[in-house]
Amino acid sequence: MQLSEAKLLIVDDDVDVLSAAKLLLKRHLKHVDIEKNPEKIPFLINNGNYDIVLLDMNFTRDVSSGREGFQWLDRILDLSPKMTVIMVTAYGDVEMAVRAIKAGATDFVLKPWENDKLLATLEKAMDSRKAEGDTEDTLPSKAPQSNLIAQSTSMQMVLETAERVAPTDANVLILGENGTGKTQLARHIHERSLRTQKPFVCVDLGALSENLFESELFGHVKGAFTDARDDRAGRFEEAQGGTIFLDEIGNLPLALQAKLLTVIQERRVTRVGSNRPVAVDVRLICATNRDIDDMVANRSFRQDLLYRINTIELELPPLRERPDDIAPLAEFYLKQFRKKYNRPVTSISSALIKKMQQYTWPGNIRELQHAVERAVILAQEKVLQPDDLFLKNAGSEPAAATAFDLEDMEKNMIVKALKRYNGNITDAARELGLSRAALYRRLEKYGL
Ligand SMILES: Nc1ncnc2c1ncn2[C@@H]1O[C@H](COP(=O)(O)OP(=O)(O)OP(=O)(O)O)[C@@H](O)[C@H]1O
Repeated sequence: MQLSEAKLLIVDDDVDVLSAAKLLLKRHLKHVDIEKNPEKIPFLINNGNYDIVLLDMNFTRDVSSGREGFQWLDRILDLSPKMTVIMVTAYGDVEMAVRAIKAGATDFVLKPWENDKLLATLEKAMDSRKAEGDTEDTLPSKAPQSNLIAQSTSMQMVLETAERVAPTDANVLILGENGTGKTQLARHIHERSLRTQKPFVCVDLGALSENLFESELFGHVKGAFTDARDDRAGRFEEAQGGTIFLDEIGNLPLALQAKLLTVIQERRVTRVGSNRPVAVDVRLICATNRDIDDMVANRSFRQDLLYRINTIELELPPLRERPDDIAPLAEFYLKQFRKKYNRPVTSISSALIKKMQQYTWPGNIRELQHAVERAVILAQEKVLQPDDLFLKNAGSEPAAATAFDLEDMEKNMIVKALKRYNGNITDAARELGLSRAALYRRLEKYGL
C-alpha cells in the first residue's frame, strides 16, 4: 500500500505535538486522525480501520518509564495483531525503542522528530506491510533444525562425534559455558537419532525450585501434596520413546541424584505419591556449565551418576576460542533479524567482523545473537559498522585483567556510554547498570 492511501491515527497527550504532526502528515496521507486520550484507543482501533498508529511511549508528563506505551502497544496488537505501530520515544530512549520493537512495534521515531525522517519511517513501514507474509516463516523458534553453524575446526570435530553417537542410544553429557549451544546440540542429536519422530523434552533443572524437581521429573498423583489436584505425568513419561534433555544437571540436589540414578538403572519412574512404577524408554542427554569433575571431587555430585550419564562427553568450546564461527553466525542472525523486523540492513562490514573476533563473548552465541539483533534494529545504514554493535566490555581481557586494568576498563566503558547517550547521565547510568549517584562518584574519581 502507498503511504498516500494509508489511514493514520496519532496518539499523544501533547496537543502541540498532535497539531504539528497532523499539519505535516495530512499533506502526505489520505486520512490522519489525532487523539489526546489513550483510553480511546480501543474504540478507535475497533472502529477506525487504520493502517498505521503513531503512538507516544509516555502519556503521563514527567514519567519516562514507557510503561504506558508498552501497555497500549500490547492492547493495540491484541485488538489488531497486524497493525503497524510506530512508537514515538524521547531522544535518548534507545533502549526503550529496542524493547518496543521486540514487543511487536514496527519501528520507532525519536522526539522531537525531523519531518523527513518521520515521513521516511512511515514510508518504510508501509512498504514492509507487503513483506509481512515472509516475516512469519522466519521466527527463530520455528527453525531449530539445520541451523547449527559450525565452520571452525573445533566445532566440526564436536559435530562429527555427535553425528556418530546420534543413532546409538548412548547417554550424552554436553559440557560448555552458558550460551555455547548445548541445548541446540542436544536437539541436533535427537533429530539425527532413531527417536526423531518421538518427543524431545527439555527440562531446565536450573530454573526449577527444589520442591518441584521431583514432581516435574517423575510426575505425581492426585493428593500427593497440597497443589496436586490431578494425576500428572512427569517429564520422563512425556518423553516416552524419545529423548529427555536435562539442562544444568549440576543443579540437581543430592537426594534427587540418587533417584535419577535409580530411574536410569531400572528404566522406570514412580510418580510422587504413588507406589506403582511406570516403565520408561528414553534416551538421556544432560548438560552443564559447571566443572562436574570438581563437583564429584567435592562430593556435591555422585560419581556413580556421572558414570551413567557421560557415556559420551561432548565439550562445546566457548565462542572466543572459535573465531572462525563468528562471521557465519553474525551473518546468519543478521538475515534472521532483518526479516523478522523488516529492516534495510544487508551486510556486515569487515571492520565490524574484526571487532567481533577480538571480543571475548562471555555470553557466547546467545550474546552475539542479542548484539546483532539490537544492531539490526538500531542501524541507520545498510552495512553494519563497528559503532552499530554495542559490546558490554569490548576491548577488555577479563581473564588477565589486573586491578589497574579493571579501572581502565571501567573508565573506558563510562566514556563510551556517555558518548553514546550524548552526555545524558540517566541513560548512561542505566546502560552501565549503575545508579546516577554511583555514576557521578565514578566521574569524579576518574576526573571525567
Ligand atoms: N552452532 C550454532 N549455530 C547457530 N545458532 C546457535 C548455535 N549454537 C547455539 N545457537 C543459538 O544460540 C542460543 C544459545 O544456545 P543454547 O540455548 O543452545 O545454549 P546453551 O549452552 O544451552 O545455553 P545455557 O547454558 O544458558 O542453557 C540459542 O538461540 C541457539 O539457537
